Amino acid sequence: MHILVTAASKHGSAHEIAEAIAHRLEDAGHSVDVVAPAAVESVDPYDVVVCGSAVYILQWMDEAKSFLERFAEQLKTKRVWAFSVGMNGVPKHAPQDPTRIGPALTHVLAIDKHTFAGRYKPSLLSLRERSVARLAGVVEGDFRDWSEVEAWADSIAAELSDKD
Ligand SMILES: Cc1cc2nc3c(=O)[nH]c(=O)nc-3n(C[C@H](O)[C@H](O)[C@H](O)COP(=O)(O)O)c2cc1C
Repeated sequence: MHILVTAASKHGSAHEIAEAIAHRLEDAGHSVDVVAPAAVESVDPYDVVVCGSAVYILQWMDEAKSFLERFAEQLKTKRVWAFSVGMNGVPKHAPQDPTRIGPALTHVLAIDKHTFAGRYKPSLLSLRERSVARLAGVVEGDFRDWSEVEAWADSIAAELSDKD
């Protein structure tokens, strides 16, 4: 199958998760393109779309929301999986729940929507971002669980092989 993996990422952690998903799907025999949401010109070439975003202030990033809006009609005819990357479930953090990402995903009939813990590294951020993150109580660290990412990608591959 030809699969598009596209994720909005400001500081790279969601992008690296997108790449890990893509590698796993390639290992399962699929042809996969990783393209930033703003750079996607058409979803027509793809059978499957895996779209995601880092969560900032309870929202998917604008680039990802705009992707869903631009291709709303075409995505109805595709098999879609969606993922968010945020601080939900990170130890000691009582975060905003990144599954509550506003209306962005409510129009997409994703086969599964998954939330991964992300990374917060203050040295990568502007002073303003660090202030917002401090107010939100975001905990420093890299909480990405690569085995969870691979398992989710494997669940996509399994679903695709069932339907072949
Ligand atoms: C200013 C700021 C606001 C954030 N807001 C949220 C939030 O509302 N919910 C959440 O779960 N995580 C939040 N996070 C955590 C990010 O989603 C997390 O750091 C993510 O891994 C960033 O992805 P990126 O490296 O791809 O940009 C926030 C982080 C920052 C710096």
